[in-house]
Amino acid sequence: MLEIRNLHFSYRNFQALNGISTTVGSGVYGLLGPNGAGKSTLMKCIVGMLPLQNGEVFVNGDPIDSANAEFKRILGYLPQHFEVMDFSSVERNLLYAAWAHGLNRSECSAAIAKILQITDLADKRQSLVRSLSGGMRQRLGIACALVHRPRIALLDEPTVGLDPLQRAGIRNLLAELAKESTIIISTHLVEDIAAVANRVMVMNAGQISFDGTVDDLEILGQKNPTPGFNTLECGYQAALSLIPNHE
Ligand SMILES: Nc1ncnc2c1ncn2[C@@H]1O[C@H](COP(=O)(O)OP(=O)(O)OP(=O)(O)O)[C@@H](O)[C@H]1O
Repeated sequence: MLEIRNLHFSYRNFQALNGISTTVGSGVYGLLGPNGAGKSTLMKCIVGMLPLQNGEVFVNGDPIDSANAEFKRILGYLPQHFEVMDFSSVERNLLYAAWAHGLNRSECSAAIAKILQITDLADKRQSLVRSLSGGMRQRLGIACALVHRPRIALLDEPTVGLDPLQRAGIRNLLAELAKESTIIISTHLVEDIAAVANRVMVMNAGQISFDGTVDDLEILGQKNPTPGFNTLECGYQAALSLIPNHE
């Protein structure tokens, strides 16, 4: 269980997060919003890459502390622009990720075998990362974020740059992983949310303008139809304008 209370964050004098509060349980949670909405900033604050300036984040009732080894095992994070070691093998990258998340030597080999199987990379185990396709590299990034089976995983734009078939593959993968973890994905693609998320939070200008189920967003879309758009798209557009000071 992840709880965020009244989170604010400013880059110098630009306010990127303006009072975010929500509680996230199990399943896939979609963070939907246009470019610049604050999705990446929110994820970075949750995982401790950015300091909490104002507000609080709790995991299972405990305040988040990124320096605490226990949190390294609880959290998994795929940044929007992630780094992997291009001149090393897939397996070596996963070994490094597993070690960085606090797995010991005896735990690593089973964890790596399992995530290779889930991400459909088992036959690439010994391949150099630079030889992988874009979709495989993206799956490796996800595998590195999830190798230690975190209870809470934050994936920033996991389907970006992928073709429709690859996106469908990643969405299936996330649905599989969500059986035992909380998965938060950020995206600006409504179709990603429709396919995989149980709940959706729409962000705009550093605020949450909608927090509910995909069905709730669909109902909002039915009440605000726009010719040429499907009901979820209409719900998303309507949700964006629910912020009081939205221009
Ligand atoms: N290091 C930074 N310094 C100053 N402003 C920043 C910095 N990083 C982000 N911002 C600004 O903060 C706002 C929120 O950015 P953020 O990357 O969190 O949005 P986002 O919803 O993830 O967008 P995108 O989908 O484009 O990644 C944007 O206006 C962005 O320009």
